[in-house]
Amino acid sequence: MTTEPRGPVDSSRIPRYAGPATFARLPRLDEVPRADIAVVGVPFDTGVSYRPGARFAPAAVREASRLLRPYHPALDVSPFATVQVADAGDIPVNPFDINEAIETVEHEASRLQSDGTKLVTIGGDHTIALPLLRAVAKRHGPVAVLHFDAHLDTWDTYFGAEYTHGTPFRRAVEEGIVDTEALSHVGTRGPLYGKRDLEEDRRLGFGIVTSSDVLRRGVDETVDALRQRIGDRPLYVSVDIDVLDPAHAPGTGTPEAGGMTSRELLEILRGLAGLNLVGGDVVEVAPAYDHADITSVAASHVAYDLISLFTLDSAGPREEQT
Ligand SMILES: N=C(N)NCCCC(=O)O
Ligand SMILES: [Zn+2]
Ligand SMILES: [Zn+2]
Repeated sequence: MTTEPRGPVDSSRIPRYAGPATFARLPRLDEVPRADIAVVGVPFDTGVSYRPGARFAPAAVREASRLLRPYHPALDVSPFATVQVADAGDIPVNPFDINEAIETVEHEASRLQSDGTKLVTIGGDHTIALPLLRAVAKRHGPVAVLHFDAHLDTWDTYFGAEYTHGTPFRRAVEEGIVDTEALSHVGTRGPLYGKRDLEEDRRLGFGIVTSSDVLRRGVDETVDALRQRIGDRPLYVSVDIDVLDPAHAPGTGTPEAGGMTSRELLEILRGLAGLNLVGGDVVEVAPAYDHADITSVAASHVAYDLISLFTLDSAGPREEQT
């Protein structure tokens, strides 16, 4: 970039609760010449099997993101001063036609990425990971996937429907858009339909670090194992906020007891510094079930960490920054 990036509204001059919400009070995409990183919302929940409401997540996460500050001490980076980050608004998806909605997400995500902009998507239910993966695979080929979730999301169909929030990763394997040597779930737990769910998941190529594994092994060992599996492949990170314990994320559609803390999740994300990240999402926030914005705040921090990881990638290794 020749000119300085345009940063967020300065919260020491204009109270952070004033004015319309963009993510982290960043400029809108139409206010900057181009963005290195764009945050885009997908207000969609037509794919859910239980509680609806994730269509309201993009607005809630933007509201919760007003408190984010410009310097990330754990990663030693000021993302908004280093690269141009902007809010691309919401993708207008059809709530009555899931197939059309999936096409719209794929098309709009491809368009937004066409000049190399990296996307952090604030969802929406987990169905949208499929069109988002299609869009990154078009640019990068089959990608490694790090999938944080209480659930496998590799089931086959629900009520005969192929496109739901419980099935995106099976469809992605079938479509050949993910690298089956480097697929990992992190944080899974809770009852399944049967042992076969796990057998089929393994057959599709997924490795599993359960929520209990994270507890027993700790963050560092978890990060080491994940980094080894990913290597230098292009990596997509999909964060279903229900990976967190309901105490840390009550506002979600399919909550499961026994989950990770938000501290563990953020620490694992920070452990990904230096990997070849090409896209990320945070999905399944259902604000109507939230209390005191606990879930939206957690999701806003996840998005901020993803942006910071992208920034490190675009700006070179951490040690080389001043
Ligand atoms: N992707 C999420 N959050 N949940 C999938 C749960 C699917 C089920 O109802 O069995
Ligand atoms: Zn999920
Ligand atoms: Zn889930």
